[in-house]
Amino acid sequence: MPKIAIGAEFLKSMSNIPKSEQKKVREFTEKFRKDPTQSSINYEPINDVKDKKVRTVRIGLSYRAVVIHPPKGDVYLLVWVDHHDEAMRWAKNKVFEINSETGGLQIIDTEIIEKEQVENEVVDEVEESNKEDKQEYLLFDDYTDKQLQKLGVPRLLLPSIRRLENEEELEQIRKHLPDEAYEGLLSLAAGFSFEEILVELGREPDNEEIDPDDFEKALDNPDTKRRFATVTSNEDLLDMLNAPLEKWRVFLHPTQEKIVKNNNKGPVRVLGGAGTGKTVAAMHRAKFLVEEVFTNTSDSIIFLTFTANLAKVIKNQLDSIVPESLRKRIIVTTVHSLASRILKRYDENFQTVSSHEIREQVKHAWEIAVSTEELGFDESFYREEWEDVVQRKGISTEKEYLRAKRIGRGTRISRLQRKQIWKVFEDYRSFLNRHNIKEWVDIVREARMIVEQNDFVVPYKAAIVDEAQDLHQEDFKLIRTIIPEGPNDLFIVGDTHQRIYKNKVVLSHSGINVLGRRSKRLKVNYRTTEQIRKWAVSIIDGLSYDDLDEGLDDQKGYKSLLHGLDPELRHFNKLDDELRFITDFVHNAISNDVKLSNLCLVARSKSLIKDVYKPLFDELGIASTILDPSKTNQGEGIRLATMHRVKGLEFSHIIIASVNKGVIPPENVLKKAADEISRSDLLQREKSLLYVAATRARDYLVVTSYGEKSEVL
Ligand SMILES: Nc1ncnc2c1ncn2[C@@H]1O[C@H](COP(=O)(O)OP(=O)(O)OP(=O)(O)O)[C@@H](O)[C@H]1O
Repeated sequence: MPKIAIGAEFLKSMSNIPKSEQKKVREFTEKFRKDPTQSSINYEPINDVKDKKVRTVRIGLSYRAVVIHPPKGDVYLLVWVDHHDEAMRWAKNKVFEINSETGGLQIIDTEIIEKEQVENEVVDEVEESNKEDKQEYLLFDDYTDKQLQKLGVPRLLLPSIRRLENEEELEQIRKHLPDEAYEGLLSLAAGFSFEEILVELGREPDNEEIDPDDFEKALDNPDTKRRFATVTSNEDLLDMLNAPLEKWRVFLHPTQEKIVKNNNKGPVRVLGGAGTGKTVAAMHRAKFLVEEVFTNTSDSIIFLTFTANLAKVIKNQLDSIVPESLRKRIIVTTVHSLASRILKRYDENFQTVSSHEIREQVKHAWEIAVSTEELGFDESFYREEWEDVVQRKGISTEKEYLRAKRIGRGTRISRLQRKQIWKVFEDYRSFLNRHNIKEWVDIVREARMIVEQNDFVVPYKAAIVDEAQDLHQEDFKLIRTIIPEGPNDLFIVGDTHQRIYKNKVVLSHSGINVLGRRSKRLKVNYRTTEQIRKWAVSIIDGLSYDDLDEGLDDQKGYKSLLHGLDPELRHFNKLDDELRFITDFVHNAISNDVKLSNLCLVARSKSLIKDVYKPLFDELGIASTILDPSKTNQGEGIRLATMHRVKGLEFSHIIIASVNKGVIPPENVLKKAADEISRSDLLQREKSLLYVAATRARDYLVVTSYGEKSEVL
């Protein structure tokens, strides 16, 4: 059977033609997949094309698909579809070539070469008469052609790259470059060494001999897989055609591909800044595991998140990439609901601190417990001590507490004070026990104990964990217990820059040992423009972030391949002025045909959303909807959400409003911080919160404040 591959550009071009024609393309593609050699498919060469491999085939009366059928190997590539004249125009200057250094199949737009030739003839004449003005040093002078090709530069574009003087010029020809070439050159221009970039791109310094005519082999190359997918079944094909613009479903970055498809001896940790495709990699990993590793029909794996919102998003997205027969073997849930399910088998009636009523009771219990003490610490000190020392370390006796290390706590206490403090904790614990109320940490710990005592057999072969930065040490202990160490056991993704809850973990303390080679990083931002990414990173600049273990993480080498406008930062004297600005911004977006559901206004608190911004849009008669965690379909209108709620989501336009002093961090929370260390931890979390909110924007970011600006800005 001939091999059929579909290009990302084919899918994109298909989505741009009328619906009635798309239907015909679909029918043609199915026929093509069955047998591209059947006599009813007529391949016509085009006169006057750069690449003699290019053919077109008729679809209906006026549309044409562009097909490549190389002389060697039995391969057919669908590369573009369009109205006859447009298809001819598109194909005229394209060359389809295997890069002799990377082995990746590239589509090269030679139009730029011709344009440059004409321009250069003029420039050469001017330069000849003006020799001393010529820039002596060009951007890539230090590298050989072979090195540039090894980074992904197509042979034909070498002269264009050689002429570049600075990064702005690189940016200008960006659209003519294959992604891998742009990525490599951007890193070179940013000062990374050639060798560092090869490691980053996962390329061997010396590759095996590459046959520039072997297109069949080239289809297996990771660079090719960024833009071509081999079709293996009709189901596969229909999946691609049904969501042609969702590239992530089919085309992975080589780093993602490598992480997803690797066979690992033990746990893997994947770090990466916002928008670098961690969740996409995690979902493809789940698919890979059920498809190729745990293939028994009784094998299942569990995909764990911190928030229920994200679990919902992942469930839907997995439905679209995993065939139905395999999909049921991937269970998606939160760590909390997994733990509570285990515990409920033994105790049906416990309550959690999630309802307002219980929260009030717990608050009251703390007040009572603390009121009996006379050490002079306020309530927030006890609560922090409870969360950061007792609950984090799973301490249950006075003896353990007396011995516990209190690393990171700002207030020193004596042994005697510890004894007195423990009495408060005992009172609080006995209140919880009397009412059968459990904190989430307790639920997770007790669930683990049940599993440890072999009272509950967990049926999962492997776990995938997203939002790892927000999970508690106890959560990881439970995960380790339900999935014992073994090949392909755990796949953990997270970004500590996005840690917005207090749960700092060290994986090895939960028995999860990620050795050096099983620690991976994703660095290419697929979501936001470079301008938005840079601004968001500037918010957290200078702060220290861990790597979920005992090392540190940083934002070195991260980049976005998308470019756009700088974020707009606006400060006003009064709320009214801010509201007027937001109104104009939204009206402007509407008049530019931006769909309301692509706009999201984010603020720090629920009350700002409910009492200030929702009424604003109601008054203006513009539909708006407060994002509801319990609903999958949020209806029409501008999205309104808190900073916590937008985690994991994305929108084309984001407005972050009321970034004022006293609002972020909230004044009442800041006041309660027990000491300087808690205050600075809180500030770091609030900065992360702004980082999370800002990196939800794909194209436009607006940040407004009034009165006095927040210190996080
Ligand atoms: N290989 C890919 N091709 C095209 N788009 C991709 C690819 N990988 C990820 N994306 C897109 O990039 C965006 C961010 O991806 P994803 O949500 O997986 O990133 P993340 O690292 O989990 O983000 P965050 O931590 O900020 O929530 C999404 O729109 C996703 O569809």
